[in-house]
This record gives sequence, structure tokens and C-alpha cells, in this order.
Amino acid sequence: MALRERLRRLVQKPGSVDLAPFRALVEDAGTRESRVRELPDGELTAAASVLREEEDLAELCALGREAARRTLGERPFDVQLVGTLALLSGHVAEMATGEGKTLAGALAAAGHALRGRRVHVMSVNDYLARRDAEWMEPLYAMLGVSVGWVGQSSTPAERRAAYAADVTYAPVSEVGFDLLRDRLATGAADLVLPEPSVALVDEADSVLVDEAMVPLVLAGAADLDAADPQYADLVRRLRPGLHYATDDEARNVQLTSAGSREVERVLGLDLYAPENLGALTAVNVALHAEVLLHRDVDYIVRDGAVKLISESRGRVALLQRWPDGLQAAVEAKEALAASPSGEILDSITVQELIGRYRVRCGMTGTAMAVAGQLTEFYALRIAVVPPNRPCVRDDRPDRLYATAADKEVAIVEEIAAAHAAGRPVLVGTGDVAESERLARRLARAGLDRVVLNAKNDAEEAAIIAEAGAHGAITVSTQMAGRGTDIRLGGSPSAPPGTAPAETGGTDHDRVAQAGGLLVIGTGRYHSSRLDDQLRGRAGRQGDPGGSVFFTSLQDDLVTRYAPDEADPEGRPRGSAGDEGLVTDKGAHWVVGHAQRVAEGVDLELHRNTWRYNHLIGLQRRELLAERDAVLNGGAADRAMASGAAERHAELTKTAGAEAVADAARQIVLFQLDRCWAEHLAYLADLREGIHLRSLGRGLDPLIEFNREAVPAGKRLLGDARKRSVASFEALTASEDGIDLDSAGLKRPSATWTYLVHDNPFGSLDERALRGLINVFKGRRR
Ligand SMILES: Nc1ncnc2c1ncn2[C@@H]1O[C@H](COP(=O)(O)OP(=O)(O)OP(=O)(O)O)[C@@H](O)[C@H]1O
Repeated sequence: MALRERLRRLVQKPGSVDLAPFRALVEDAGTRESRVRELPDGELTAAASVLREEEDLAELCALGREAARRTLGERPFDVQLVGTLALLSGHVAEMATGEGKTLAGALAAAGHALRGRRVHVMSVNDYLARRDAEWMEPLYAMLGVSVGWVGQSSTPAERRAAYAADVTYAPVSEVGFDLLRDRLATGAADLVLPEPSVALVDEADSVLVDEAMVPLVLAGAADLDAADPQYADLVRRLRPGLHYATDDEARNVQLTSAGSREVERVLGLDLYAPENLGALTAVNVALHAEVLLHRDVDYIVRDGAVKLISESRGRVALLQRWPDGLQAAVEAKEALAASPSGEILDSITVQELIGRYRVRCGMTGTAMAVAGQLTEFYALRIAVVPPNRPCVRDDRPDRLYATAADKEVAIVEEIAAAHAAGRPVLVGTGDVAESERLARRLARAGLDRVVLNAKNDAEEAAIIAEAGAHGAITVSTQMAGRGTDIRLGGSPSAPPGTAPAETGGTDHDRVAQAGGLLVIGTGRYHSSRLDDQLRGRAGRQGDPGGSVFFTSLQDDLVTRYAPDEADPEGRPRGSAGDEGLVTDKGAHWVVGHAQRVAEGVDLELHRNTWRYNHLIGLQRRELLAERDAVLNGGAADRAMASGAAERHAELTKTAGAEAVADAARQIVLFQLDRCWAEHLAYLADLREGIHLRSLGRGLDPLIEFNREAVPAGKRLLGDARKRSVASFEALTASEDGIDLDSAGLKRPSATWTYLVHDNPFGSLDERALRGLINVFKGRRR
């Protein structure tokens, strides 16, 4: 055993799971193949149902393989079954692009379901959730497992039905929103999401690491106060440089000491005293609105209202508002009437959401690079599944240029050369603006190209599937067309699942001979994993293919994360050739160094956000336990009977015990939800203010935050109870029943959900961290 373990360590990546037991099971499954092939369909289904009673993983693999062969025309490769077994053991399966994760995942989901667990297969978008569920449906049916899917536009009834299936495919955000809405349900019959059991996460690294801290928010219309115009007036009179300073990227602004003194003079208060938290936050938000948000760049004013322009999409974003009171501050700046404002009713991060599942597993092409984080945050380990056929992709070293201009010229030349040879090219850019710039250059060079930018998932998937066609040039952001297979020679005419997969064909061979798909990155991303994801688009299933990244010392990554090494003058560093190509090894190191710094910052942000959310999560859990006792039991009625005994007796006499119990439940739920929404708003303000206060005084912001947030949380349930008793006392009743309006229960007239992706200043933590970096810099100087 010890020897085997030592050997394993020699051949497998450190920190990864031992695949030997899985391989043994797959071998066993192989011996059963001929027997299983003889089974008529009905008997195969019956054999699968036996697995509900007794666990037999080799049998599951054998039956699953046969079911896939019959229903999808695809016989899972051994390595796919290894992936399936890893997922069944609660690991993350690292499988390269095009290795068939959808099928491996479906077999694992079916295996979990046959063990009696309810499985949520979490996708990154609606399109993939639906596509995969529909594609795999016949396979599930043959194994006797029911499947459903949820998308953004699914109705509550459709959602309930989909979640009632053994296996449900849904975008992770939709599951989160359903959970948030359920948490505000006022009747048990309104709930849609059953207790979670297994989360099988597709694109596990993106979801569990990159997006882990993105809050999913449920908001409701609320009559909150408009921003006080005095703050807009006040900050307008402040002088840049003297009273406030912006950072290099103009993404953060802070009062200087002179600025603080000026604000304190005008307002006549100590800005950093705890009781003036509200004023400090208001000044800070007004300053952001005044200095960092520019009319006609970040927003436009149309029909007397502020409309956001989404930077990434370059168009007016509908139904989006800025968080943290910014919307109101911008309205005050523009002297507009305040629009009806929203209030956050509840929110959850992806990490908390996934943390609720008893079993977690996932699949992705790039997991090992975040092995540490998957273990730290989710106790997950990684099974590195080898490819079915060895990868022969030619990954060339980066081409580094002194200036961005030289780089862009070189990229166009490289594309033109590959295109002339008939080789398809997929170009991955950093953002939409860059895609469009490159597209214009290509057009000027007379090159036909398709540009994708993550606006419509379904359409993009169809287009990117053609990126492997002879001579095709496709320009795409990192996000576009995720989860889509790029076949050499273009896609087969039928979409996946509708006909047996067909590989080969003359065009496939022609493109393969030309060298296969060439992937070009127009710059390194802020994490090497994203680079690898882009590279992975080429060379699928042993196809020929290649990749190369073009970088420059003026790239955003370098100027942001290794500013001392960047060269704003664009002078060639080391031995730069005629066209600005840099060959100096030290200069190449700079780009990798900047990327490592960026990865470190991301990790610190993740940890930091997690620390804050941890306490909020504990408080929420306590509140939800109380809410549950009210929703599904008689806790509210008992509380009112003891807290407002006289009124309780009177009302019971007039309206009957059942009506009183119902009214008590509605009141207590309402007050619990109100107190929670107010608590969240308080915590958000507190956090904003604490950072500023602590930075000024050299305190640890997290400790300061907890010092105030803990007692506030302790008061929560008591406050809700007191308010409930007061509402209950105010109830009036007649023979027609109890008039709930008399208790002043006004729930939001509408609710909506959103992801906090579009905060123009980055998340609160990002701002805080940047603030810290600035403070350190200031001290060093
Ligand atoms: N065992 C198999 N035999 C033949 N074709 C297969 C098999 N498994 C999967 N495929 C095909 O391989 C292609 C890639 O599958 P899939 O999209 O699931 O890959 P993936 O690993 O999810 O890749 P990506 O990283 O792009 O999401 C699909 O067209 C699928 O039909």
C-alpha cells in the first residue's frame, strides 16, 4: 500500500485523488458489458432500479454506459466513467475540454439519484441548463431517473415541478434566487425548493472560486428616503487634490485629512464618531457619485431619470440600479426627483448556497490551479482524469511586445497568416471593447470575421460551434459561447443529442492538415486558469491545434499589478526586435509575476469577503430557524398568546382560533423579514463606515465590524417579537374576520433579483483592499 501510494505520487499530481480504485471499478464494468448489451430496454431499466436498493458502482457504470450507447449513440469512454465515479465520491473531476463532461456528469447525477439523493446540476447559464437536461433526458429515462430544468423565465409552478424531479438542471443563480424567495414565503404551499442534497457543479472553478463571492440579491420596492441634497452640494464644493484624492485607476476616491476637516466644519460634527456613521456613509457615497460617475459615460439622463450604461455591454442596462445608495446619490447630484427605491430583502453568495448541500462535486477543465481554494472553502479534492486521447496541442511561448500598438499589429499579422493557410482561428480578448477594436482592425485588413461578446448564450453557442470551420476567424470574449464544443471542420448539422455524434469527414481532415484550430489570446487574463480555459478550446479529443498568447508591457494586467515593472513610455526592454518584440527573459517574467500578484489579490478578496459573510450567515441561520418554526408550526400563535394575552383572547372570541393563529403567523413573518432587511441595510452601512473609520485609526476593520454587528444580531429576534406584539395589539376584527391591514403589514409590491456584477467600483471588499494598498503605499513613501 505504502509503495503504491508512493508510486501514485510519482505519476499523479500532488493533492489529487488516487484514481486507482475508480479504474478498478471501470475495469469491472468492462467485464459486464457483453451481458448488459443483451438486456432488452425494459430489463436494463429494471436492473438500474435494483441499484436503488443496493450499491454497486461497477454495475452502475455498465448500465449507464449501455444506456448512453442506446439513447445518445455515444459509448462513454473509460476515462469518462472514471470522471463519473470521482463525482459520485464527492470530488471535483478535472477533465479537459471536449472530453464529454456533460455525459460523465449525467451518469454521476443518475448514480446519486439512484442512491435516493436529490441532485441539482448547476450550470452557468439558462441555455446550458436546458440544453444539457434535454440532451441527456433519454439517458435518464432509460435509467428510470426523472429530470427537469429551470431557467430565468420559468414560472413558480414550472420550478416546483422541475425541482421535484430526481435531477434538476439549473443555472446556479436561479437556484439561489429560488432559495431567497422561499425564505420570504408566507405559506408553506408557496415554497418551490426542496431541501438540497447533492450539488453537481459544472465549470466548478468558475462557479466555486471566481464567482463564489458574487452576491445574489433579492430586492423589494420600498419607500426609502431620498439622498439628502445637502451632501451633493457639499461634495461639489470640495477641491480635487486638496480635499479628496482618487486612485490611479479612478475607481476609488477618498477624503484627505483636509477634506475630512472641511466636511466636519460644514456639517458641524465628528465624522468618524460611531453615531455619525450615517453621515460618513452619505458623504462617501455622494463623493463617489460626484467624482467617479460621469454623465454620458457611466449613465445618461433620459426622461428625468438616471439610466445606467453598462460598461461591459455598452448599452443602457434595463432594470439595473447601483447598489449602496449610489442611485439616490446620483439623482441628488443631477437634482432629479428620487425614483422609487429598492431595498435589499436578502442576499446569498454562491459559496453559501453551495455550502448548504450535503454532497458537493463538480467538473471543469481547470481545477488543479485552485486546488487550495477548493479545499479551503469547500473541503473538495480533485480527481485529475486523463484525456481519452493524448493532447497534441502545440502551446507556443508568449509573444511579448513593448507596446500595445506593436502587439495589435502582430496579432493581426498572425491571424492573417493562419487564415491564408486555411486554419481556423479563435481569438480570445479581455473584454467587449477590445473585441470590437480588433474586429475593426481585421476589417481594415480585409479579413472576414465573426465577433461574439456574451450577449445571447444560445445564439453564441451556435456561432462558436462553427469556429472550427476551414479558414474561420472568430473573435470572442472569455465568457462567450461557454460550454460549446468546437469541432474541426465545423459542427455536424444536427445539434447534440438529436443524432449520433459524427466525427471525421473531409472538412475535418482538411482543417486538421492545416494544423487544426489556432487559439490566440490577446493578453494574459488575471488568472492563469482563464488562459488555460482559452487554450483548451483547441486540441480537443487528440485533434491537432495550437495556442499562443500575445502580451505587452502596456497590458492592463502589467500596469495594474506590476506597475513598477511596466513601461508607460513603451520603450523596448531588454532586446526588443524591430517590431517591438521583446525577447528578454526578465521582461517575460514580469507578465507572469503580474498574473501571480493578481491571483493573490483575488484570493485575499475571497477570504476577506468570506470572513464578513460568515457572521451574517450565522445570524441568518438563527433567524431562519425561528422563521421556520413560525411558518410550519404554531410558534407565532403561542408567542402572541403570551405576549398580548388579553388581545389574543378578545380576537379569538370574535374571529375564531384559526383566524387568529393565521394572523399571528402573518404578523410575525412580516416583522422577522422587516427586521432582517433593516439589519442587512445596517450591516452594509456599518461595513462601509467601519472600513473608513478603521483605516483612519489603524484598527482591524473585521474586529470593529463584529464588535457592533454581533450585538445588533442578538437584538434582532427580540425586536421582531416586540414589533409583532405591537402589531398584534393593533389588529381589529369583525365578524368577517381579522383585518390584517390594520396591523400595517405592507409587503413590497414587487420583488426583483439581480447579481451584483455591475458595481462600477468593484465590490465593497475590492474597494477596501485598494484602500489598504493605498495606505501601505502612503506609509512607504
Ligand atoms: N463517449 C463519447 N463518444 C463519442 N462522443 C462523445 C462521447 N462523449 C462525449 N461525446 C461528444 O463530445 C462532445 C463534447 O462533449 P461535451 O460538450 O460534454 O464536452 P465538455 O467536456 O463538456 O467540453 P467543454 O469543456 O467544452 O464544456 C459532444 O459533442 C459529445 O456529443
